[in-house]
This record gives sequence, C-alpha cells and structure tokens, in this order.
Amino acid sequence: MSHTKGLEGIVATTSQVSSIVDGVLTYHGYNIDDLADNATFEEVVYLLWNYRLPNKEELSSFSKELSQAATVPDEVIDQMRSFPIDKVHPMAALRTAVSNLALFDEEADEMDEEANRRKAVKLQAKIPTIVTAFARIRQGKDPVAPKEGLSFAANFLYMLNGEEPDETSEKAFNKALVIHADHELNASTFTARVCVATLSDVYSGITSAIGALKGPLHGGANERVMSMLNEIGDSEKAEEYIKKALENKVKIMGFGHRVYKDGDPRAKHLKEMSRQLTEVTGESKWYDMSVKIDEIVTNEKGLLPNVDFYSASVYHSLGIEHDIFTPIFAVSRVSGWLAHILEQYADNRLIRPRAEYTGPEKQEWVPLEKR
Ligand SMILES: CC(=O)SCCNC(=O)CCNC(=O)[C@H](O)C(C)(C)COP(=O)(O)OP(=O)(O)OC[C@H]1O[C@@H](n2cnc3c(N)ncnc32)[C@H](O)[C@@H]1OP(=O)(O)O
Ligand SMILES: O=C([O-])CC(=O)C(=O)O
Repeated sequence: MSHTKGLEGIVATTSQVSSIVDGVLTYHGYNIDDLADNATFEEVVYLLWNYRLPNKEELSSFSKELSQAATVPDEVIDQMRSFPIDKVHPMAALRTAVSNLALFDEEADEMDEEANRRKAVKLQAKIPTIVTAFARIRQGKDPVAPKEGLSFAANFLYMLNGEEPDETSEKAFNKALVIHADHELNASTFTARVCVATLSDVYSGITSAIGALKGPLHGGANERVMSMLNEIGDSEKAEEYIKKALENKVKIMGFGHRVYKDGDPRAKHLKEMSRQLTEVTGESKWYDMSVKIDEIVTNEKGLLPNVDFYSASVYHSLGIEHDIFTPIFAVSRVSGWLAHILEQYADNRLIRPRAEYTGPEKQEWVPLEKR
C-alpha cells in the first residue's frame, strides 16, 4: 500500500454540486464570476440544493421558507449566555450551539429525504441567528430577532447590528456569501460527507464540518489575515514583516491553495470589494497594505491570495468584529455542506480509506509489573 500525504490529488467522490477545472470554479455548471456579479445568496442556495436556478415564484417561496425558519429556540440562546463568554471563540460557540439545536428538533434523527431537506432549511436559516446572537450576547446586548422580508444578507447584518444595512453593505455582503457558498471537496465538506456516510444525522454532519472549518489552514485563516494586517499596521512595514516571516518559515495567512496553483478565481472579486469598501470607510490603508503584501508574497514565494485574504479587509470595512469572520464563512458554506450531505445520502457508501502502517512489527507483550 502507498499513500499520498493529505490525500493530494486523490479523487474521493463524484459530485455535481460544484467543480474546479483548470482553475475555473463553477456551482453546478454556473461560473462563479457570473454568480458573484448577478446572483442573490438565496438563489445560489436553491441552485446548490436543487441543481437548477429558481424561477420568481420558487425564489420567493424559498426565501420566505428560510426567513420563517430563522428563529432559534430560547434554550439554545440561553445556553450561549452560560458560556464563559470572554474565553470562547465564536466558532466554538457556533459548533456547540448547532449541536445543541439538534436536541430541540424532534426530527433530528429522521432520515427520509423530505425530513433531511426540512433540516437543511432549518440549519441554513438558524446559523446566522446563532452567530449574531452570540456576537451580541458577549457585548452585553440582547439578540435581535430575525426580520421577515429582508434578504438573507440584509437580515444577517440587521441581526448583528440592530439596524438595517445600507444598500452598499447589503450588496457587498451578499456577494461575499455567494463567493463562499461551495468549493468542491474542501476539508470541511469532506468532513461533513465522511460523517453522514456513516448514516449519522444532518446536525452531526454540520457540527463536524464547523469543527473542520475553524482551523487556520482552512476557514480560520480569514481572521488571522486581519490579525496580520493589524500587526503590520502600515504598508511601509509590510516588506520587512513578510520577508522575515518567510525566512522563518511562517505561513502567510490567506496565501496558497491545495488546488489552485495559478490563483483563486474568487480573490479578484474580494480584492475589488476591498478597494471599494475601504474607500467608502476612508480606510484605504487596509486595501493598500493588502495589495502590498500580495505583491511581496507573490514575488518572494510565487504564492497567490486565496479567498481568505481580501475577505479580511472586506469584513473589517463592514464593521464586523474580527473573530466573527470565520463564523460568517460558516453562514455561507453551510449551504454547500448541506448540498453535499444531501448528495451523499442519495447514493451513500461508507467512506473508509486505509492507512499505511509505519509502526513497529511483532512486538512482544510485557506484563505491567515488568514495564
Ligand atoms: C478557504 C480555505 O481554506 S483557503 C486556504 C486558507 N488557508 C490559508 O490561507 C493558510 C495559509 N496557506 C497554507 O497553509 C497552504 O497554502 C494551504 C494549507 C492552503 C495549502 O497547503 P498545501 O497544498 O498542503 O501546501 P503545503 O502546506 O504543503 O505547502 C507547500 C509549500 O508552500 C509553502 N506554503 C504554502 N502556503 C504558504 C503560505 N501561505 N505562506 C508561506 N509558505 C507557504 C509551504 O511552506 C511549503 O513549502 P516547502 O515545500 O518549502 O515546505
Ligand atoms: O478548497 C479548499 O481546499 C479550501 C477553499 O478554498 C474553500 O473551502 O473555499
């Protein structure tokens, strides 16, 4: 038996949710560039779960369904109040709250397709409510209840800030959600598929996926990009900082990708959004510094920015706290996880690869008293 470290290049499943071919990302055949420029997040979720775009009536009824399912049981909110608030990362809070949500859903363990689709709607709708409630609770504020009639993007910002966003913020946030919705067999999606391939339930699959997304080599990178920008503080200091980090073999967050070697097609959209939004806030320094870092890392190391790099300055410009960046990734990516979970259930086989054993052979048992 031989193995490939990190399963690089291994095709582990078939999927019709999304694809990356020759550096081009599509959701069920629709180019990400078209979707980023034109689609609402609700349309994208519908596409990922149904393999087609909705017509007007379908979109309106799907949006209503999501909107009506957004309220989270009081018990789940109250449990978050009991967390050691100042020590808990919002991704840990989200992971726990989503697991807790299952305890208050009577059909959590029902496995028929209709029940799984209903649970998909519930999870997609309630995760934004959980993320925003936790963000507010730890500021000593009351959670803001979801408001029917707002778009998915606007409702998130409304629940976070307690006031409806302006059009620019809503549009930018919608685009960020569209861009993050799915990405073939990334680590968290693979985690979700492995989990539910045991015929475990949807909540378990999503809880596992949140755990995988949290890591700094995956979704956790966007928060760390902002920490780096803060630490550097000024474009003038970027070159010295980056060169030193590279010399010390420190990974620069937001750069590199397992699949894209010629650039992540999502990064250009986020870069442009960062340019526009930092101009609006009068804080172009974040964009300028990001561009500078981008140039240095590309020249020094040949690495290009991934989806997490420019999203940091985008979310910062929208006034979002830095440790909420990765939960926002989850708010969007849960749509892709759910699409993959439904696809896995529809044609399931246990996912159980092998490991090449590298430990010692034929060891002799030594009784406890002789060790
Ligand atoms: C949404 C997402 O998940 S996108 C990815 C988000 N993660 C990050 O931005 C974290 C920083 N990036 C990385 O750690 C990596 O590029 C990954 C995890 C994304 C991809 O990793 P892999 O395909 O496994 O590449 P791997 O980590 O083996 O790196 C290959 C080489 O490039 C280097 N490298 C890769 N990324 C970086 C980076 N961001 N900064 C500096 N060096 C890097 C590695 O040190 C390694 O160098 P070596 O051969 O001299 O040891
Ligand atoms: O595909 C990956 O490995 C990581 C990524 O970019 C994503 O999940 O969006």
